[in-house]
Amino acid sequence: MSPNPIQNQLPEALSGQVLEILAQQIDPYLEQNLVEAGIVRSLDIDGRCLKLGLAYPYPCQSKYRQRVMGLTNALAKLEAIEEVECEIDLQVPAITAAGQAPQVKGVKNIIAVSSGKGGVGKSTTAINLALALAAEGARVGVLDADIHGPSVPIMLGVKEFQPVSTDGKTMEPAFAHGLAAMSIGFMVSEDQATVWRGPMAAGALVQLLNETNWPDLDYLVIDMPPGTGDIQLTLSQQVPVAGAVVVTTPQDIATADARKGITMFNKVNIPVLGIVENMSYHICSQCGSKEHPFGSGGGQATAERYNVPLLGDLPLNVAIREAVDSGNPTVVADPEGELASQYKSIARKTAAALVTLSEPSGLEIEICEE
Ligand SMILES: Nc1ncnc2c1ncn2[C@@H]1O[C@H](COP(=O)(O)OP(=O)(O)OP(=O)(O)O)[C@@H](O)[C@H]1O
Repeated sequence: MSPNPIQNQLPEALSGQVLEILAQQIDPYLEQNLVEAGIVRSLDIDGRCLKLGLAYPYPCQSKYRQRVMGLTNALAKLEAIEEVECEIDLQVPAITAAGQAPQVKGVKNIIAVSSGKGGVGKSTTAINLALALAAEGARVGVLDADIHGPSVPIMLGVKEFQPVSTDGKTMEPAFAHGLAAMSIGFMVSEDQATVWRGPMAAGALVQLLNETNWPDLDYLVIDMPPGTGDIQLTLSQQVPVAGAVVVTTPQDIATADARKGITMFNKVNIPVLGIVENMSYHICSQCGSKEHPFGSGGGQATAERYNVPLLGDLPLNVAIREAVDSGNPTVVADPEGELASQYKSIARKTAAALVTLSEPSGLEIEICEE
């Protein structure tokens, strides 16, 4: 990604000093300095007040304060500067998906959340990831494509929602907790949907995606059906997915399934942004110690083996279940809590991983079929 030009109104000598300091500030998620990452957009001075314009390519609102303080401390070392006035914007780039599937109107980036098997907490993670991206400042939608158990209507508290069409062509999504949401569960009963075979189910889901009147979105999170069968493969080919997040639990059997998930995405050239290990540990309510009832290290080992990041590990915690099952997921139920902070960290890592995907690696990879 070539950095955006900086609107620089500083006198030359001061400009050199300021840019040198900014070039020493490393963004922890992009692992680049603020100048080369294109985050610094404008520089000006009014008396001894430096006016700094930043634009982040991934949502990280909860970190703004800390970052501005760090920058102010670093820049205040310069004699010419007494204070720093910082304006921060979020400008999420649209990452071009690898396949042939046409882009979805209004949607910049599609993130697929998948799991090799059911019951690992994929939907819970997808919803909280979407809410965490929104809490960090992004415009976010959710498509519930989990044909075997659409849970988004319950998880967002919009079980009774019935989509209507105002133009006779597209359907209006539901809006809940700041997210735009569409679910296969709004359209058909569970019994109807579960008998659909692969291509038919995938076709219905693609139609649902394209015939929803999404508002302008930075991210659309798709809660994929669990597993790596026909539906998942067809969906991955027919939807312009920019990147995938694979959810697993620590048990061997779940991580083996997660590996199948990664292999499937590799096959259809969808980059895996990382792994989330759910129900990774349990904090003992008596003594506060961290216990690993399902073993430990499975997500990490899978991440290392496939050279993808471990985006985070979440505890087995009754508060997560109660919140999501009551239509008020953790990130909105307790926005300042430790669990919400973990989901936000996963959201920042996921979104930043998408940004780094768009940068040329400098490596040319040739794939030979032998
Ligand atoms: N970290 C967690 N701690 C406690 N309960 C959790 C956690 N994650 C998910 N759950 C609970 O586990 C159950 C299954 O979660 P969820 O529906 O998200 O799984 P899933 O992988 O999407 O399943 P499926 O794909 O079969 O629909 C839900 O009741 C949910 O509230």
